[in-house]
Amino acid sequence: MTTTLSAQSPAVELQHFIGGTWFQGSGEAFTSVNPARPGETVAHGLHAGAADVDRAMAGAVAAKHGWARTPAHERGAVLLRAAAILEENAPVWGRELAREEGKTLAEGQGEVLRAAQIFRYYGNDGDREAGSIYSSPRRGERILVTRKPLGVVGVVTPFNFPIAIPAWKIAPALTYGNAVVWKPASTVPLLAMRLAQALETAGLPAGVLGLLIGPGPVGTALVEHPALDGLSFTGSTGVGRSLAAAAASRGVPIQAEMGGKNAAIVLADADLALAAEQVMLGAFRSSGQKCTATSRLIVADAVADEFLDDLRARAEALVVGDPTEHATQMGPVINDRARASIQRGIDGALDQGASLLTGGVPYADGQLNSGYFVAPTILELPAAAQADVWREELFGPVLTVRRASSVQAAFELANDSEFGLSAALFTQDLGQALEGMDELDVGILHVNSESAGADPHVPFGGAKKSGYGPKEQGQSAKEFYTHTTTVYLRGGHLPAS
Ligand SMILES: NC(=O)C1=CN([C@@H]2O[C@H](COP(=O)(O)OP(=O)(O)OC[C@H]3O[C@@H](n4cnc5c(N)ncnc54)[C@H](OP(=O)(O)O)[C@@H]3O)[C@@H](O)[C@H]2O)C=CC1
Ligand SMILES: O=C(O)CCC(=O)C(=O)O
Repeated sequence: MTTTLSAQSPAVELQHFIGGTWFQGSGEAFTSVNPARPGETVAHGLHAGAADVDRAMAGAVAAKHGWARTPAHERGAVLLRAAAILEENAPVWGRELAREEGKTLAEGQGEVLRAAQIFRYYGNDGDREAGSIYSSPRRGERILVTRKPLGVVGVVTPFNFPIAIPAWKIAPALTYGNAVVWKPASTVPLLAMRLAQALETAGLPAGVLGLLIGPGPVGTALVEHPALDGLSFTGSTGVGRSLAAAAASRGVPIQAEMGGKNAAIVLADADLALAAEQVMLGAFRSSGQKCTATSRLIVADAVADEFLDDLRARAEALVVGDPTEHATQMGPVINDRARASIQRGIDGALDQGASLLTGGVPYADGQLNSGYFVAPTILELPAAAQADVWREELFGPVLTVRRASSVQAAFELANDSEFGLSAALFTQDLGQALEGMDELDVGILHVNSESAGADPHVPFGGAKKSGYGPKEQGQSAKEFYTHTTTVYLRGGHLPAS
């Protein structure tokens, strides 16, 4: 299917997908707006209510057995068709994403294509291995370890990747035979509807995917539902921990990907131009609203002045503006609440001894003031300063710098966080790269590339308090979305001695 977007882009009416049919919600009226032009409504509808949660769960329960028994190859074929639909619609849906979330057109269209790539990867996984076989200590017996889906899985997703994060939860859940009930972030519902439309058009049987658009309590109702067999969450630490507690109290398996305070470490021998380019992308792409974004920079004393001059010049050259315009390199943050909390974080850092290298001041007039824009900001902390901005995630385009007198001191500063999602290490010395692999306590380490970015075939998730439960993607997704049955298999006759 292909949808088109007129120049006027009228607001889209949102519906919920329950039992294979589109419904208006039974909850309150709501709109999603363009964060670059908050007066512009992108989509509108009625939130899901408690009765809708029950209906979506009932639809998923009714569908789960049939889907689980559908051959993996057929399940995969649905995902592959959905991937093709996403590819076909990437220009239009990517633009809608940019309007609703605020990332640039290139990033929005890239994200829809990334979702397609994820659906392709998992679509083909149906044809890969489906278990393992072991020898037995007993004659005439083999031991098989087979995999079965969990059943009905809840998926709760954040605003910052409206289609890629849902894709990397929903695609593996479906390919391994689960039914899914999904609550996306209520700020970006349009792209959620697009993904559900792609799966419907691809031929997903009724009930196998439920989509419920609504605020936090819809997610709470989902996790508290007695029919839920598993939950995959990405979002803030506070919400993730409360959902993990609720799931654990009922014995429901959960994976939760939460906060990050990711460091880039630039050692004295690094290619400084490469490092400056990558740190700039890591800190400011998607307006810093990635859990893997670079929000801390540790730079070797010996090269700090030269490096920071270059980085500041690059930050100041970024074109900030309407994300749907081709020239724009950085758009707004998601809403006014986020803008205000980021500004509070910057002001607090200045009160606690940080100096401002660039940005940091609200835009005074024009569209950048009326939209939810925050200037690319770089703060530097003196050696002894204790500042909240070093520890707390602002989830915006703010980079905090410290200088390090040695490689060991740089690694210690990088590990000085309760989070451990990702890091970026810049060096041309293989020995120091290997040392960094051992020393840096993170789930994802990029050597000589920015701290964000992830491929679907390898584990994604954090160390320390960034994540809870099994990681996502790659083999880890299969581990989470299935359980094993160990089969002691003998023929029905006495074994030959
Ligand atoms: N580690 C990772 O992979 C990632 C982590 N994040 C983290 O997420 C945060 C930003 O994303 P954001 O969307 O604001 O995160 P939130 O935690 O606010 O929201 C995530 C999802 O949870 C829902 N939700 C909110 N409150 C509840 C509740 N009480 N019960 C059940 N569900 C609830 C939200 O709904 P609604 O939108 O309607 O409020 C949304 O769908 C950042 O702190 C960032 O670190 C973000 C992306 C990736
Ligand atoms: O680094 C990436 O591309 C993915 C980041 C992510 O999952 C997130 O920010 O939510």
